[in-house]
Amino acid sequence: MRSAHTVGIVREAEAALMARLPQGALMRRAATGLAVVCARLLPRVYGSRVVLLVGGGDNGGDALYAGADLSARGADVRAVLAGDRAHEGGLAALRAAGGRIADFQEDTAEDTLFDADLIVDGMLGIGGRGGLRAPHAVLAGLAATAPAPVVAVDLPSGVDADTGEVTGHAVRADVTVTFGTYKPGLFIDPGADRAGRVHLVDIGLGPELPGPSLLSFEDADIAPLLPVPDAESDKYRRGLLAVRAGSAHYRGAAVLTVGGALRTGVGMVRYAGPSPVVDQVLARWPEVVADDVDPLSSTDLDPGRAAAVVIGPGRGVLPGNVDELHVVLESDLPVLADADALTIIAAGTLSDLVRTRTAPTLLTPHAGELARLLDTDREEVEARRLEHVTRAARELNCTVLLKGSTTLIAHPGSPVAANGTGTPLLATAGSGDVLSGIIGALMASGLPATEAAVCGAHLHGRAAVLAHDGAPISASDLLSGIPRAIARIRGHNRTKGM
Ligand SMILES: NC(=O)C1=CN([C@@H]2O[C@H](COP(=O)(O)OP(=O)(O)OC[C@H]3O[C@@H](n4cnc5c(N)ncnc54)[C@H](O)[C@@H]3O)[C@@H](O)[C@H]2O)[C@@H](O)CC1
Ligand SMILES: [K+]
Repeated sequence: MRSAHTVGIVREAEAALMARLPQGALMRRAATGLAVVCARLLPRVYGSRVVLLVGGGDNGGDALYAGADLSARGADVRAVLAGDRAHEGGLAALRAAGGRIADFQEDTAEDTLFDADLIVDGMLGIGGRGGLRAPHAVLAGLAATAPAPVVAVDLPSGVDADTGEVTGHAVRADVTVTFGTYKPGLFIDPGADRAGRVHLVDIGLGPELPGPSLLSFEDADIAPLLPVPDAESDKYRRGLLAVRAGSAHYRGAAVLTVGGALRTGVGMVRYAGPSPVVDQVLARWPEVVADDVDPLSSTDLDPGRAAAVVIGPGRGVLPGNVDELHVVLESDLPVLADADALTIIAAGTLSDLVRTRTAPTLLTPHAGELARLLDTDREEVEARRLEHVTRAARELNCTVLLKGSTTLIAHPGSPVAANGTGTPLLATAGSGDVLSGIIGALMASGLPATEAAVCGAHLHGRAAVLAHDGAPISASDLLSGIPRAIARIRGHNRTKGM
């Protein structure tokens, strides 16, 4: 598990640590770690051409000291100064080690960057605010087109450390070397996409840091959470998931939600819906117990011995659907509400019920649905996803999973989790229905809503990567990837444990 902390927390922790250390010690630690990673990226250090892009703050200082280390090992190091000032100690160190230093010049910058074997982005770190201005923006553009790999110092310049937002230009790094703790923006797109592979350099900050602001999970963290049926498990003890998805108009939503649950592994899926949908679900998944009920007219909505309920995908927003959702939310069962159920909640009638339920509740909106839940615009949510998912969890007093290129999971009072798996190909019709089924199965197996959401999002992304094999995928293909993803993740855990 990788923990990230916001800039405010990092600054406080650094101040506390610096007070106990000789001046400059932290920067030396950071720069040494950075130089080690840079050296690994070069076929050999001696004779390699390293170009440092140096901003006016301490991020530039890190780059200059690391450059001095590389220069002392025989690299040809050139610093391009992007700010109107630069870290004095770093400049002196690089000069003393034989490096060359020049101010940014529009007509020579391109040749300098295109001749490099390695480019080090030390323009802006956690002190960066807003979009890159010239000449930073020009250098970021040249670094993106130059053939050499780009190493970002602490974070890619132009990425907001706390949110991953990019306004205008930002550096695109192959590797980011970050110091002391991860920054949230390294795990949230578009920042995550700009950061490439991220290395953490330990500068001794750990004891000064409070609990994380954001978490990112890896296979090894997910494996122990996945439910393992034992010899004693019967179908009820393994969990019965009630699925309330699909309608005469959207039959596929039922098939995909049920499929996501079955492929993940659950004691039993009990489907309830209109008879043409029941027929279709049974034709594809004969192992399902299906009840022929028309949610638009039936009053018998008892979810039976269910351990959890998934409601909403393709279900409809008619008065009968509102009644069905009402009954489900009034139950004491864990509930996952998606799609049409979110539209009903956003309309206001049932949001108080969501807020006051004592059983676990998970909402799984995309940006548009979250915007409706919060009465704001989709663009606002897209621009500041972390802020909005946190606000929704707090205001609706439940777990909220915001889908998108980085899926975020928030629960009141807990650090947000950023999902790191997946592929852009997941943005396909029905993919969300499969996700609801996966998470529903995990909730029915007894995982708390937040853990089920974190595990489910991870599995869903892994399944997509395994299923696509270089070609576009449909939501049905995704289903076949789920058991393979579970096997991979479990396998990883076994290797780790040996
Ligand atoms: N504080 C510490 O103890 C440590 C800090 N370290 C490094 O120091 C960095 C933070 O240093 P600073 O606080 O000096 O901040 P930065 O080096 O990130 O940048 C600050 C400078 O950039 C300018 N700037 C901000 N936004 C800009 C924009 N959009 N376009 C152009 N210029 C812009 C500011 O005017 C300021 O001069 C960290 O990211 C890390 O790399 C490390 O050396 C480890 C120890
Ligand atoms: K940087």
